[in-house]
Parts: sequence; structure tokens; C-alpha cells
Amino acid sequence: MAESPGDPSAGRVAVELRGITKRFPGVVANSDIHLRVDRGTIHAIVGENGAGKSTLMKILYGMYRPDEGEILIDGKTSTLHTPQQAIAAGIGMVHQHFMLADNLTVLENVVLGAEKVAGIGGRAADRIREISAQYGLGVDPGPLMEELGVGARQRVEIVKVLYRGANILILDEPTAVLVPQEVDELFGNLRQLTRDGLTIIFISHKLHEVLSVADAITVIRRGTTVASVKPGDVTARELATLMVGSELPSPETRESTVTDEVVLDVRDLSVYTDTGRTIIDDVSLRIRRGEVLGIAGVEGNGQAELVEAIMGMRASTGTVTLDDADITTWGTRQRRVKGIGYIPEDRHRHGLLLDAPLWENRILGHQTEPPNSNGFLITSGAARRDTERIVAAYDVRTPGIEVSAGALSGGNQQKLIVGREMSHEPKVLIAAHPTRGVDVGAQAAIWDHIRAARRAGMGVLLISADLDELIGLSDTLQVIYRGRFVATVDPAAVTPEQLGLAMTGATDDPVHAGPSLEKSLEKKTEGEQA
Ligand SMILES: Nc1ncnc2c1ncn2[C@@H]1O[C@H](COP(=O)(O)OP(=O)(O)OP(=O)(O)O)[C@@H](O)[C@H]1O
Repeated sequence: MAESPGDPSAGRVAVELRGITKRFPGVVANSDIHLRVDRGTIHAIVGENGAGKSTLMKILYGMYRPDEGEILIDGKTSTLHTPQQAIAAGIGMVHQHFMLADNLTVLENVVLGAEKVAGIGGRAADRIREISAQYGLGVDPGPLMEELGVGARQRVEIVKVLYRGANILILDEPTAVLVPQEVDELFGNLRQLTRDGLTIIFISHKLHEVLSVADAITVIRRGTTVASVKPGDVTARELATLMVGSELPSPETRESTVTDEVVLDVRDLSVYTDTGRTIIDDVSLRIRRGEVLGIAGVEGNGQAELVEAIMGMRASTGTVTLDDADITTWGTRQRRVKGIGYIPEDRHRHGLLLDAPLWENRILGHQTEPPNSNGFLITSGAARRDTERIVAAYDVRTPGIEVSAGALSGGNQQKLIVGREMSHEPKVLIAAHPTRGVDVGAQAAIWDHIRAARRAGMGVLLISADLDELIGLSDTLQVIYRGRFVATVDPAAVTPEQLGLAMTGATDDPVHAGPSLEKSLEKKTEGEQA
């Protein structure tokens, strides 16, 4: 339907959704959604886990067909039944998990699949430079993707959708993987894009960021739009209340529960690529009972490899001791049974079987442990009952434990994994981004669970891109840069900005410069031997 003549908003509304409803078996994911996004603005979509944000964005990008409702782009009713149709209508999606191939150049990645739109080779490279210059994105078509950091990769994703002619960009939690400086840069880029008339729609759980960058905010709750607000009119607290009906939590942990008993001792760990490049360079760490050791670093500096080596998923040199056992040569399963819990960074590759029901996912990785097994056989009744318990204790929003894990919203998948790993009362929890993608309410609940387990003596290795979380939960903080620990930071004295700076390799700031843990470990070891 065309807009009515004389409508004062004529030409201003880039996207209008009228009465969008989308049902999945047992769930109404979107129910009578109404949304108006003005052209040339940044519009944030917020809401608790499972509220229906991703579903709505997938409808707008042509990945799902709505059961009811109408989509208007620039005032015209549009049929968006495939991403191709959405792209033709000027809509682009910047995914959170970058869809870029590491072994190709920026040019190749941008052009991939779009050759028909703008040609290839020199012409395409020129066009990339042009787009990059127009919006101040600083993207050069030449380098290989693997040479680029996270912020730069995200800008390549943005160039990629602009190259395909998008003027409405959807970003799914774009800041989840960025350090504060990169977040500022991204927001600068987004503002530049809107100044040039583009429209940005983004999903976020970080309410302070939403308030600082958005021109308008729409709140979705239980599948429907419950409020549309201007950032100047609400506080983060009010926004949280609109979303989840609870107040903003704080990760701050005041009491210390650190003991003298070392539970995990990693010495001289190195990891190499197949071609012999060093990814982890002689790293040592110790975690004591009741201690959270946080690792801060820009993504891609070796934290993923460090975790995988400690879990026995990746070949490494050095030694790993858990309690009194040298587990250096043990497989991943044995390490889990001995008491290492693992919340993986990539929940789809390492954490869940998306096609399997929730209760089978409860068993995953813990096949030989109670309540999943009696030592010989899988005890599915007990596993089912325990899944019900986890669903209740961790507030996993699901129609039941028989639905497949892939049908849960991202945040609810994460809650299931955290619940499963905590259920086995691990001695050590290796937690990579434990609250990534979960809403403020669930985040507080996960922090509480981690704090309680720490009080009971669990040691935690925490990797997180959320610097407030790292600073708030950690007893000790190490900064990892290019595969090495480059600084030890006191979480009680550092600000997120200072920590962000340290993560980029700067070491002249008095707050984070200090003796490295490796050095202090060496000293301690010498003392012990003497
Ligand atoms: N493919 C699917 N099949 C069945 N149910 C689904 C599917 N995708 C989503 N759902 C359900 O629809 C509801 C909305 O999910 P959606 O992913 O849109 O939430 P969200 O707001 O993006 O959550 P999060 O913040 O956790 O990412 C949830 O109850 C979810 O379980």
C-alpha cells in the first residue's frame, strides 16, 4: 500500500512493519509487531532473550515468511520471501558471526556472490575504495582477511552489504565482539552512514550503548512491540524495566574467596599452527580454589587457542595439572570427567547439537557422568528430569525439553549450556564469553551462579569481551596480546577504557603495567624449590 498523500511522514519512513506475526511449533515468536524506522536514523531493537528480535530481523531480511502482516519499504508494500528479494529492496544484514573467508582477500570476500551487481577485478576494487572513502570505513581491498582484526573485519562486512546496494542495514549485536575503542569507531561509522541518508537497525543487549548511539529505540517483549522511546527520555534502568521487568544488574564482586590451593596449573604452554607459526607463546597460569582469573584481549590474540589447549582439543607443548593430576596427555572427555567445565566460545560448533532435543544436549559432553549415566548405560529418564531442573533454574525459555536446541533463541541456548556445565560442579570452569547474547536479567543470574560456585571453591578461567564483566568478576586479570601475557592488571583499580587500551598492546600506562604473572610464578616456583 502506498502512503496516503499529505502524510507528513511521506518519504521519511524507510521501514514500516504492520501487524507482523510469526508462529513456530508451540511458540508465537512475533505477535502483531508494529515498527516504524525513519530514514537516516539509527534504530535500536531491545528485548529479553527469546523476545523475538532475531525472528523479526530474519523476516525483514527475507529468511522467514511472516504468517500475517505487511512490510513497507519506503512506503511501498514489499514481498521479502528470500534474502535476494530483501537485497533487491535495499536491505543488508551484517551478521554477528562474520561470514568471511579467512584465506581470501578483502576484495574477494566483498565480491563473492555479487559479481553480477558490480563486476569483478579492478572495477570492484575501485568501488570498494570509493565506498570506504565515502563513509570513512578505512577498508583496503588488498589484504587477506586473516591479517585483519575484529573491528576491521566488521567494517569489511559493512562494505560488503553496501557494495550490494544496501541502504537499510541490519546489525545483530554488532558490539559484542568489540573493545571500547572499536565500539566508539563503529558508532562513528554508523553515524556517518546515517548522515548520508542510510538507515541502521541494530539489535543490542547493551543498554548504555543503545542509549548513546540510537535515535530511536523499540522494545520487544514476549513477541510484541511494547514501547517506542527516544534515548533522551529514558534511563538504562527504565529501559531494562521495560524489557525484563527487573533492574540493571552489576557484575561487581566485592568479597574475595581466593584460597591458597592451586586447582589448575598451566606451565609453559605453547601452541603452533600447522605451518609452525606460534599462536600461544610460552604462557603459564595458575588458578586457585575460589579464584576467577580473567583474560582480557582483543579477539584473535590466542585466547581461543589457549582455552582449546587447556581442554585438550588442540595440540600444545607445556604441562597442565588439575588438582594433583598431570592431565597434559589426557583427552577432552577425561578432562571433563576429572572436573573441568567448559562454556565454549562458539556454542554452535562446540556447545550444542542444534538438531537434537534439549535433554540430549543436557547429556552432551557428560555421557558417562550421573545423572546421565549409571556407569554402563545412558539413563535418559534422569537426564530428562535434570534438564527440566536446568530449564527452571536457569530460566531457559522453551515450550519443553523435547524441542531441538536450534529452536531456542541464542540467549536461551547459552543459558542451557551454562546450566549444563555448572550442574557437574566442576573444580575448574573454563568460561569463554559466558553471558554473550544473554539479556540483562539472565546475565545477572549467570553471574550469581558463577559467584556462588566460586564461593564453594570453584576456580574459573574467564574470557570475555565484556570488560565490565571481566573487571567485575575477576580476582586477577591478565592481558593477552599476540599469544603472550603482556600485563597483569588489578581489577579493583582499572577502568574499562584503560583495560581496552592495554588490550591493544599499549604498555606505558601505570595502571596496567606490572610484573607479569609468569615472572611472579617463576619467583614463587624458585621459592618453593629452595
Ligand atoms: N527456527 C525456530 N523454530 C522454532 N522456534 C523458534 C525458531 N526460531 C526462534 N524460535 C522461537 O521464537 C522465539 C523468539 O526467538 P528469537 O530468536 O527471535 O528471540 P531473540 O529476541 O532474538 O532472543 P535472543 O536475545 O536470545 O537472541 C523463541 O521462543 C524461540 O525459541
